[in-house]
Amino acid sequence: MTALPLPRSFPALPETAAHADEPVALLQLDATDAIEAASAVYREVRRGRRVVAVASGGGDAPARLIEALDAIGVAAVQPAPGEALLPSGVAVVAGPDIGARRTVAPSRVLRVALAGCGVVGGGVLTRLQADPRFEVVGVLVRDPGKARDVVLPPELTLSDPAALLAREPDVLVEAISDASTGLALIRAALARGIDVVSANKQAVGGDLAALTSLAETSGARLLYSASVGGGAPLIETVRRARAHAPVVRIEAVLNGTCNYILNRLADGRDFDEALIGAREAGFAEEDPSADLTGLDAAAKLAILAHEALDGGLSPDRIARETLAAEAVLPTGRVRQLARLDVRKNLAGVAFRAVDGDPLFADLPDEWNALRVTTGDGRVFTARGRGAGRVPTTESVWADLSELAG
Ligand SMILES: NC(=O)c1ccc[n+]([C@@H]2O[C@H](COP(=O)([O-])OP(=O)(O)OC[C@H]3O[C@@H](n4cnc5c(N)ncnc54)[C@H](O)[C@@H]3O)[C@@H](O)[C@H]2O)c1
Ligand SMILES: N[C@@H](CCO)C(=O)O
Repeated sequence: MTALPLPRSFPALPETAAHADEPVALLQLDATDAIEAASAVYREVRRGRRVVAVASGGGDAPARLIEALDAIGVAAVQPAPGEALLPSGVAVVAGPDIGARRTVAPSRVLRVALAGCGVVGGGVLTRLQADPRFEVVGVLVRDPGKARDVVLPPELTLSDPAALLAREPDVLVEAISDASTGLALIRAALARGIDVVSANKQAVGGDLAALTSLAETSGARLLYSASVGGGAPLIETVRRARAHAPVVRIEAVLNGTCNYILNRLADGRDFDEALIGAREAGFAEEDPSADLTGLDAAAKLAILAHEALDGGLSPDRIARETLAAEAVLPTGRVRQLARLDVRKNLAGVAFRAVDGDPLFADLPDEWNALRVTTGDGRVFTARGRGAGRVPTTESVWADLSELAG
């Protein structure tokens, strides 16, 4: 395994090519609750659908929905009257008032154990507390006395992983910053037949084949969409590509922190100031060296490789380069690119110039992007916000909604 060269030429605008035969979902949404309406759109987008959303809830409903989608990282447009709806990924149009929604009591309430209450876990807790389909039975944190930006009831607060699972949840949501504790919890939950939703790529990416097999044995479900790409549906895009034809190549920007820093360096900003910005925004890992040394991207690439091939690509076999204040970077628009070339048996995370690449060159802030090529030459792409509370919570939420049925 070694770091990889980039191809010398880039496919022209693969995003539009990939859209041509994607199915279309037509949604009628009450955008009074723009976050819930955006969730409905997001779930369709991650299934690979183009969406036409008819938004009711006042004249500004389309604008509110588009804003909520932007916070997740889903680009949406409001076409002018007479303009075509379908060429773009998500089109939002104003709809008539559909009246107040009837609240239907859920047929089953899922008991959720939440591990971690930081950037990701805190976002998920707030959504859980507001949704009658779920009951939070416990929240695991390292330091119960720590001040938080979300309301964490004392009777739910635990610091012992065994005590969390003793509360007999139906689902474990694992969003902690410690790989070994996270992995042990996931294993223990799956072994007991408890479904798991994890955002923890270091826990999931170490040996995903073993976790998948454990889940199959116990009949539990293991979902981990947020572990790669934050809110960008990267795992789902690889699965779609693989369902089409064998995957031969993956190229991706998988770390929001590095992308954010590289964009700021390109604007002439100071490295340390950019890193502080990424930490304050909730993009960086608790120990940001995982972002800067490529460990984070390598774990994510290993997960994508599992999705593409089932093959065991261990993160520690992936060549990596480090971003630092003194790092010598290529000239031009630079990205931290993760790349897997199946035919050449190569995998690496390296800094490469991507000028002229329509997928990667203009990738803003913490955004991630993915290009998957299949054996017949078809290209599948995805972009979205790769880190931060709102997009990552949305991704966990979509997994939880799948479990809730
Ligand atoms: N922040 C993001 O944008 C983002 C996006 C996708 C995935 N993730 C992943 O989600 C996980 C959580 O990230 P975060 O940004 O919320 O981190 P965070 O540092 O904000 O929060 C981490 C939480 O984990 C808990 N924790 C850590 N070690 C623990 C232990 N040994 N026992 C019990 N609790 C423990 C802490 O108390 C805290 O509540 C990480 O695995 C991260 O890689 C983060
Ligand atoms: N630290 C990670 C969080 C999202 O996985 C990043 O910056 O991409």
